[in-house]
Amino acid sequence: MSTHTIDLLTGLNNAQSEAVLCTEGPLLIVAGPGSGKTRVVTHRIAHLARECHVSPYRIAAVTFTNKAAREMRDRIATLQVPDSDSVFAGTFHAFCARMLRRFGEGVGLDSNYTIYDSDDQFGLIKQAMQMADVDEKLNHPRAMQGIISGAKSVLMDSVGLAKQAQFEDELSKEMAARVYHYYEELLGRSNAVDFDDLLMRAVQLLQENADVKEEYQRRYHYLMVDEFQDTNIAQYRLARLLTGPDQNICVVGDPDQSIYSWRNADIRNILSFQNDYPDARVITLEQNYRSTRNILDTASSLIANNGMRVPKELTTENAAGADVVIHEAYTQEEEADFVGKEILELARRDRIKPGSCAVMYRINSQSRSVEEACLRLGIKYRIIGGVQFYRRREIRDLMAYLCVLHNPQDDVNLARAINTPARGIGDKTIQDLRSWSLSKRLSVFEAITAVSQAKSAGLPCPAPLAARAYTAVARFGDLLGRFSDLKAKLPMSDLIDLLVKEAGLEAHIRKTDTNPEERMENIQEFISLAAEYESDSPEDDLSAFLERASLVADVDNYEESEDTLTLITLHQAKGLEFPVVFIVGLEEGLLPHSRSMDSNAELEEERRLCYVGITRAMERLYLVRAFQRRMWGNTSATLPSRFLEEIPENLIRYARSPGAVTVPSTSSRTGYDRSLTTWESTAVDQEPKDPVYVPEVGHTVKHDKFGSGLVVSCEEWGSDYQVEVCFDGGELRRLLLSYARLEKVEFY
Ligand SMILES: Nc1ncnc2c1ncn2[C@@H]1O[C@H](COP(=O)(O)OP(=O)(O)OP(=O)(O)O)[C@@H](O)[C@H]1O
Ligand SMILES: [Mg+2]
Repeated sequence: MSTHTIDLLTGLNNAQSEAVLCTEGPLLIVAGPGSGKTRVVTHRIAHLARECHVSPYRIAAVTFTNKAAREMRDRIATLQVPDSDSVFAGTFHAFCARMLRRFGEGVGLDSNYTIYDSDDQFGLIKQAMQMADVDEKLNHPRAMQGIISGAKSVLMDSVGLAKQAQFEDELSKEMAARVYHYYEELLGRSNAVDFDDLLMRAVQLLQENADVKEEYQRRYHYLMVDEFQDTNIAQYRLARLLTGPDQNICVVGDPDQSIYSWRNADIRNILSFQNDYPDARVITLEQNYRSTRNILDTASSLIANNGMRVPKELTTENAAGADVVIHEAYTQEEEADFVGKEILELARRDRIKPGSCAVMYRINSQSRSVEEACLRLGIKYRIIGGVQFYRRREIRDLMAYLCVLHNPQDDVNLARAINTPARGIGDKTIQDLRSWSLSKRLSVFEAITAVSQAKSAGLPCPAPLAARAYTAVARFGDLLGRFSDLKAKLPMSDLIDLLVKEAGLEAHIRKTDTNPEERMENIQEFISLAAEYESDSPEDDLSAFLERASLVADVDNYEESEDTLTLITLHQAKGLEFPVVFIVGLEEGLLPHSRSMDSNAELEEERRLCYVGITRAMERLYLVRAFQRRMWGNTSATLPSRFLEEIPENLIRYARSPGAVTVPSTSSRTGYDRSLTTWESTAVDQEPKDPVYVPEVGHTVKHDKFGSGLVVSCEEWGSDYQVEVCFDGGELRRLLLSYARLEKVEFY
């Protein structure tokens, strides 16, 4: 070893080294957050490649999100693994997509298949419901979609689902089984798969083709699965099929961080693993290297409230660090404003750059108010797991054309392209084309081509179309024909550029959009991505580019920068770490989510989700909420999340306003603005209580913050009163009396 080589074991503790050195045979690593599980995986890969002379090409590591996969690749590269790009480090879905691209024919897929996302899927489910004669009013397509996806995640086909439905006497499942049947037919007709199929088909492929299976087992001699607690049955089966006779499979996970049971992940896989590989070595890691003691204690006290878990201790040698900060804003705008200003303050005061900070939330739509605050305050940000770049309307429109050019059988994308922009081809014409194509055993694309050929030959329309529709369809057919030819001749980026103009997409955007510049910028971005892709991998074609676009979120297209704040959902944040973490929206109904309130198991999953968020933080943690929130069109008062109450008082401090948290206070609670919250804290409650003034309708009252206003209603609210005041600025606010400290204004 040269003196410049990093010693792979120096930065590891004993248990971690043991795991790295244990290269042969099955291995299970179960350990809490920040204990170095992912570090062990990357060091193990480096150890195999560098010390055991295993070709990087024979190593695969799968994980859950694209972002985690990318971080893993980066970590491997810094460990001086020769030819580190040959290691497969990616998601299960990417792994399967690649496998099917090569061997899909074994399960009836052409190699140019399309991956449908959940929107495409939804449209197809609706179509399948019609075919199965299942009424949309009685059975929501989303519910059908959920049941079908659930069946696929346990590798069950429509026949299996029908049997199960019969056995359980479940009507909705029975319906879903029928829909499933037609849905598969539609997918097959389009030479397309959905996300669940990627896994299911890959499993099927390996199960049915012994030689493909053996080839993969030989190819990937060492398999590692990070975030194993979130694998579903199909993924676990896949991992087992990939494991060859030497059983070099290493799985790494933490049951306390299992957050995907709604996507049918099954923590029982950890138990199955020990059953399936009775000789597996089990290694636990107990030291947390990521977080300060305060953050870790906060996380531990929270998760201790879960009943269904094996208690485990995590220790750390890190310092206690700053207190965890709780802030309660009045509205979600003020919540976002607090976060933004605090981020600026951290930069100014402590030289912590926005790039070290992340804002995490339960649902995507929460990002909007934070985004707006960032724009207002001039903070650069990027969103992960939100409206992803490739999901934006203009990008999807454009991709629809590319998908069709690539896979002419793709009827879903064809239906999207045909009328974007509008070409006077109505639903009826599309329906007629579809029926005609079915009767002639043609794809819709072929039908359109036949129509346009007839038109150029001056023949009558072969399909039953009205004269105007004939012209419109023929013209569209010409366009497709021309671009099908150009596809082989032009570089991809030029092809796309030309398509945007000639298909009328640009004109369409400029004419119909309220923000055409931004949309055109996105299109430009897409073209430059295509160009970049060409120069990086000239041998890769449109197929690989489209595959990437279907699988990859926007995260991979942005340069990380120390000035860019990360906005991310709690689910997407798994496996990552940031020096500073803000979790917003800690309210009942949001975190825990209202959907989880009826079931203890679901509530515990919400708690694990909150735990995942908290344990992302290295140095500072802010837990933020708004007293009033607009959700689904309504504004209402909120209650603080029960999770806040599960955190011991001695670990936290309340922030009055951005930056104020560092002001040392004699009593930790005095800096807290009581009028803005429903959060009870014992210290404030020790203030002497004045006799309570209960406003009456028509009284004029004064509020510390909002000034004076007219009481328009006052109703009992538990042991409190809810008062609606129309403030002088004209703004109507709903307040809880005990916190609002309203004073009556007397006129003399
Ligand atoms: N022995 C060690 N010495 C110093 N730092 C370490 C050590 N082990 C891990 N770390 C650091 O601790 C942090 C957490 O490690 P890692 O991300 O591997 O944890 P994890 O167990 O995978 O966490 P999670 O469950 O959240 O995915 C990383 O910054 C890592 O570099
Ligand atoms: Mg990890």
